[in-house]
Amino acid sequence: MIEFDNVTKRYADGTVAVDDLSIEAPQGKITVLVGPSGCGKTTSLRMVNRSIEATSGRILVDGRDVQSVRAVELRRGIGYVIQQGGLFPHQTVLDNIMTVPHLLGWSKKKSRERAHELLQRVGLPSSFARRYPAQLSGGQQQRVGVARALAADPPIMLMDEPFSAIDPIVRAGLQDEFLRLQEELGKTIVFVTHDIDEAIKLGDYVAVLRVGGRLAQLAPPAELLAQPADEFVEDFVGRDRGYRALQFVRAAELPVHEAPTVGLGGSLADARAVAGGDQWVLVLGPERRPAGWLDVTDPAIPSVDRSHLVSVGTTFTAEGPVRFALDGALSSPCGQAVCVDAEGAYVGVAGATEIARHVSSQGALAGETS
Ligand SMILES: Nc1ncnc2c1ncn2[C@@H]1O[C@H](COP(=O)(O)OP(=O)(O)OP(=O)(O)O)[C@@H](O)[C@H]1O
Repeated sequence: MIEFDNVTKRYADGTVAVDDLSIEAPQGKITVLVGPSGCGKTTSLRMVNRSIEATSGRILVDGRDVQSVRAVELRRGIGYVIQQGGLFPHQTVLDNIMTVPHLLGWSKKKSRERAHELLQRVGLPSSFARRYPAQLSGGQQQRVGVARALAADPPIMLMDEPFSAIDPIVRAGLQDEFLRLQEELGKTIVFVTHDIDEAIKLGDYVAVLRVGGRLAQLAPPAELLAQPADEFVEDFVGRDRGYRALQFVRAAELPVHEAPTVGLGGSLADARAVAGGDQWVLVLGPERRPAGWLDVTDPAIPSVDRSHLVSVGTTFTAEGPVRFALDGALSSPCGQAVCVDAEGAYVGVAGATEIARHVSSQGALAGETS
């Protein structure tokens, strides 16, 4: 666990970057520091490994005041990842990853084996070991940065905007992999970002800071979205916080009902009969997987084949978030979201109104005012 206990940082020119900050980053969890530019996120992070010294207050790592530990020793137990990996440009990927094991006096063989194991862990081929950072994409460099920080298996990781210089699609993939890796490794992580969506996606806890380095709110993401502490946090989490909070509400109890269905390749007459006057029939493909919606009132349609189907959009499962259900209903031509089981087979449908009713009955968005 990392504890900030009334920590203040005043730089030599008088700038107060962090003001009386008290937060805890629990063991094995990801605590995200988020806030606008200049609110003291990086300063806070760097005080943990003493690359910046606090002016007053205490920072405890596993109960030990960081001031009582030699900086070099302290940093051995703390992995540090920065934007674009922060790799040494004139060293190969292998040498970059082996930096800390080398400092710790590990044998060449052991460090090399560890480096290759880590490359695999972060999803890079072993052949990359011989490359130089400039021969890698931004996303790949970032993976090497994570591998390097993990090399000596430190219990703590400090991550400063590690994914921010990367395009949105690669970035989303890296975030997913990072979460998978963390599930396996269970490190105590303090993660800095200025992006509230990243904070909500990655954080077990999110600390929102305001300029001047003051804590505005520390809460799990769902609570932050549902109950922002004040106007600043409310503005910062954004206008669509109600919708985004749906990712934390399970669809488990959402009632689903039967839709008219017909098998792919079935007859149009059957499709019209099951529709019973409705416009849309759900067409099921092999293994009862939803193939699309069919407009049976369209006289131009000759048969029940794939070329005349409208996509069902986002499907949802009972185990997944209700956000997928709502998204499915909104992207469906008939306002019905399709529920599937773990194998992707059709279970039933739910309409936007039912979903909205379910969400409000769960009280999951308590505190929602707009
Ligand atoms: N060495 C320094 N001397 C004086 N002021 C500094 C120094 N380093 C940072 N600051 C100031 O301290 C405040 C906090 O800076 P910090 O880098 O911690 O913010 P941040 O939240 O990480 O910002 P960003 O998101 O833009 O990276 C800013 O006003 C910054 O200008």
